[in-house]
Amino acid sequence: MATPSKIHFATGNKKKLEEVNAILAAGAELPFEVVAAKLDLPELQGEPEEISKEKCRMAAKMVGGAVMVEDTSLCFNALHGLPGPYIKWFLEKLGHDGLNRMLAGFEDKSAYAQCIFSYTPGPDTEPIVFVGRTEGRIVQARGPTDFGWDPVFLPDGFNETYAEMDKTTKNTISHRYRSLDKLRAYLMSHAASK
Ligand SMILES: O=c1[nH]c(=O)c2ncn([C@@H]3O[C@H](COP(=O)(O)OP(=O)(O)OP(=O)(O)O)[C@@H](O)[C@H]3O)c2[nH]1
Ligand SMILES: [Mg+2]
Repeated sequence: MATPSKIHFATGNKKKLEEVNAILAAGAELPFEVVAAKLDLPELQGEPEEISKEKCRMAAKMVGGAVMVEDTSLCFNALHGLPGPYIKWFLEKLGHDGLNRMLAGFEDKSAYAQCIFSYTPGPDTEPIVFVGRTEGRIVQARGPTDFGWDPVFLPDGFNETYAEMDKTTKNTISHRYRSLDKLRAYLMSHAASK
């Protein structure tokens, strides 16, 4: 289906919205407008791609139009991908230090940040999923603490954690950038072939 002129980004997270706007603003001009929809959606459980699709279906029903949603996981390799989509609660209950301590018994501190965007042009269409991943490792917290687990994630190839690096750098290598870039390409190509 052709890309509509207005897409709702359903999220309750202000920092995500800021980054999404910055990433989209840094690219070519868009043939569609992204508007924020602050919906109170349940935190579903299951496999990340299924969680994301279901969240997208629910949001599309609520707004009655085109929707994109985003879910972020932080996956520790030593723990076979956990906390994954449950990172929100692990962070809330354990803090940055607790996340480090979860890996105390393991030599392998590697982790990846994963972002999944799901998009649907409307409530009657099956959502499409776009996955982006950034590999790194878990370190003692460094840098500003205004966004989630940014201070404990050191992306591969960098000496600064997500929190320490400037926003422009994070927004060109992040899990969020990588999945949003795929969604943007999809939307642009469908807008062109209208
Ligand atoms: O340091 C961070 N750098 C990031 O780039 C990032 N992206 C998400 N998060 C946090 O990870 C959990 C994901 O849960 P989540 O995807 O369900 O988000 P959310 O519930 O806050 O928003 P939403 O579901 O309404 O969109 C939440 O605790 C988010 O604050 C991040 N932390
Ligand atoms: Mg959420």
